[in-house]
Amino acid sequence: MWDLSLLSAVVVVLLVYVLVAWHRYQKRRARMVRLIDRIPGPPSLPLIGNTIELNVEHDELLERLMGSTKLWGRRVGVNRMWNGTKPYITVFHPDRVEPILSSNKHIDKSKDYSYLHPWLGTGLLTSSGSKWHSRRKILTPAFHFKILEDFIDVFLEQSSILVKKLEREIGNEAGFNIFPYITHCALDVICETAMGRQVNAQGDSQSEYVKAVYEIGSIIQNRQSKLWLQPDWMFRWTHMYKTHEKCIKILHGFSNKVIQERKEEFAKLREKNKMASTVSDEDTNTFGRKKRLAFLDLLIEASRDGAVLSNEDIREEVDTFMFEGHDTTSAAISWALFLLGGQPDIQTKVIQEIDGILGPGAEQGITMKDLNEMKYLECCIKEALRLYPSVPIIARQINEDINMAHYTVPAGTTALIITYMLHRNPESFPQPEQFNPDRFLKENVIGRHPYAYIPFSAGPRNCIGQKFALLEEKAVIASILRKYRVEAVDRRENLTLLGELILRPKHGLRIKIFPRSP
Ligand code: HEM
Repeated sequence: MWDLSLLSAVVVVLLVYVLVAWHRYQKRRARMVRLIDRIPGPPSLPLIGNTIELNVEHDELLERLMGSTKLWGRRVGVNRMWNGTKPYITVFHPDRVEPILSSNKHIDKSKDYSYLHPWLGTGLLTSSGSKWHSRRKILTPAFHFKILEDFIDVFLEQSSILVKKLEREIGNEAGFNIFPYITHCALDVICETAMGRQVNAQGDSQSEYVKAVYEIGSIIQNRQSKLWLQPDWMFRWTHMYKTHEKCIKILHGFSNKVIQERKEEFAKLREKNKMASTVSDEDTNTFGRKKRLAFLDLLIEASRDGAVLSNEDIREEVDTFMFEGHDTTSAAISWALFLLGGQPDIQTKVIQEIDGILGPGAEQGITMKDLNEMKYLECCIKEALRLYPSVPIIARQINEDINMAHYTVPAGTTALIITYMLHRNPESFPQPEQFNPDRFLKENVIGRHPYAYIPFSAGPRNCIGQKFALLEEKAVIASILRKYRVEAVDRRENLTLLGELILRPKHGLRIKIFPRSP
């Protein structure tokens, strides 16, 4: 009898608890829906929201997002839509971007990044909270200019292989797609700087590792844009899953092997007292060539034999650099060359600058100081990143209500910052479609909104590799333009853009090259 009344009491308490929780959830949800629906946006259907409009192929997604944005939220610079029952805002005005990116509260990545987790774990790009804070602190010194200086040789070695490979395209009247050439070069650069290993993508693009990097990138992009591939249990039923798992095995296998080998080398060297525990003794000859410290070595040092970072932690970060550090730079270099190829007058100015610094026809190497002096080339690179930002959309989770224009964006919303549109705001960049590097001359930057131009994102979660990227871009472009003039074959207005993780032209970027007369 007593047991029965106790049971009823427990059931009643549980029921009350569930009802209260449900009521609270409904109240919160109703508030969220009310607030989101006040923001301008296309009409949406119950439960599925705007899913049908958004569920399109890669080559349409960016156009769709921008089309809807132009139609509905142009004036205020913020637009809403429903992806199923999940609220999204798109943001494309500097005043609206600032409260999101400048804040320490909204530093978590959106769910869309979770498809990267099987490969990258929760490394710097994908982690959140205290893990992100501590990793950022550990990794920041790895991008010190002294360390970057050591990488210049890698940039130049790989660039000279590229320049040699391009010889075969001299006289190719139809033009050729520059993208794969640059991508392989950037992959070799990042592999050597991140892991201290050569994958020789420029020599053998069929290598298992190189193929796995491309295959997994394409699968991740498919998952991001196709609703039915998103739940893990559904993805497991697809043919892609098998390929995905195979790629993960290859990629992790390679990183694990390199980490293990590198740790053993470290231990041996330490034993022999040939290597101090600081980064200053890097002249040791470990691989039969002058040894440079890779990011991996710095991570191994920072790991304190596993006390601070485990092998898996190290792998997360090395894989993150591999992912984030090659596609972004290769897109940026390819777009810059293509744009220079479309404006011979601007290209001539760049060549004059390069020749002025290095001496015309001179064969001597390029130093960090030379690269730092290439100011006009830097303006061209920045302008190319404005028109074609390698990362066209940055996604963030809004963790606390934000007031934006006359609206409140409730916590729980996903914000998509459309860099591609932000960079075309005529208030910040008059005649936005024009490729005009002078916009980035010192005197012309004064007074520009600090969030009007953000190819590397901005605020606490900006790109840790931006200085590395700029140096690499300069080294590769300067090496090419020392030998060749480039001419664009494709026309900008005919290109189809894929707004994926990285902004790519669907059918590549065709250029022609001509040897420069000595
Ligand atoms: C032109 C080249 C590059 C561009 C345009 C670029 C752009 C960006 C952007 C927009 C973000 C923010 C992403 C987001 O919030 O979703 C980011 C983050 C990041 N980038 Fe880059 N990146 C470039 C090159 C590199 C390189 C060369 C490396 C490494 C060697 C690198 C490593 C990272 C990492 C680790 C993060 C995450 C930082 C954090 O969350 O604390 N990036 N990058």
